[in-house]
Amino acid sequence: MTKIYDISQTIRGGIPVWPGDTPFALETTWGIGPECPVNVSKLTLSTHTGTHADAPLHYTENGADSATSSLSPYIGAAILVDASSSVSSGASLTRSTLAQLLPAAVPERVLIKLFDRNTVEIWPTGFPAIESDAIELLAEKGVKLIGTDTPSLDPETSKTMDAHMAVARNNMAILEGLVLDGVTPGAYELIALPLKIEGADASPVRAVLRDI
Ligand SMILES: N[C@@H](CC(=O)c1ccccc1NC=O)C(=O)O
Ligand SMILES: [Zn+2]
Ligand SMILES: [Zn+2]
Repeated sequence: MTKIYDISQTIRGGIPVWPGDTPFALETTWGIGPECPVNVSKLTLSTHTGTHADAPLHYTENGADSATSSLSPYIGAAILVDASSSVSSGASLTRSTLAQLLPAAVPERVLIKLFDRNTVEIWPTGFPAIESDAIELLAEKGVKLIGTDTPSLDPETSKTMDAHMAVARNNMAILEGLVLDGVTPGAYELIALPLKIEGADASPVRAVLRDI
């Protein structure tokens, strides 16, 4: 059997969310008892909870939603690049630093590790980001999906969303909030499908890597 690396956060009560966004909750609607044969619960969550895929609708006014965006970026050959020792907290990954970390042949999906360790228990205020020129470099190399372990490609305080705009210009897809600790950098198969939710600007995903 091919080994599966789970690179997803566990969605759970108390999972850190974007400051001010909806906290996650799982509540029981019906519980097994004399009158009821099943457990059924209800979810309350932000579309950007944990490990998730931004849909174009998140950063463009009439962009595609999670239900209608193409699935092909989310399955296939990927590379995991460790940039964690090249970018400090509060700084951004530059085009020239990324260029040094990329192999000669780059697959269509690139996952970038920016954290030494993804401390998923606490919100990572001041998390590192990715410069829009670095996104352009990936687009020039034919990359269709960019993934990161941070909550956003852009700094938390960004009002211009430059990296997201570069993604939009180049019709790329985005995964955020990955857990890349303990996975050896290199080539893998990525599978991380967004849910088919009409009107959603993002969706949690179960993201996995498989050895190829
Ligand atoms: N830029 C982040 C998310 C984001 O901007 C956000 C997510 C949830 C609630 C508010 C957000 N931004 C508010 O300015 C992202 O791309 O996931
Ligand atoms: Zn997001
Ligand atoms: Zn985003």
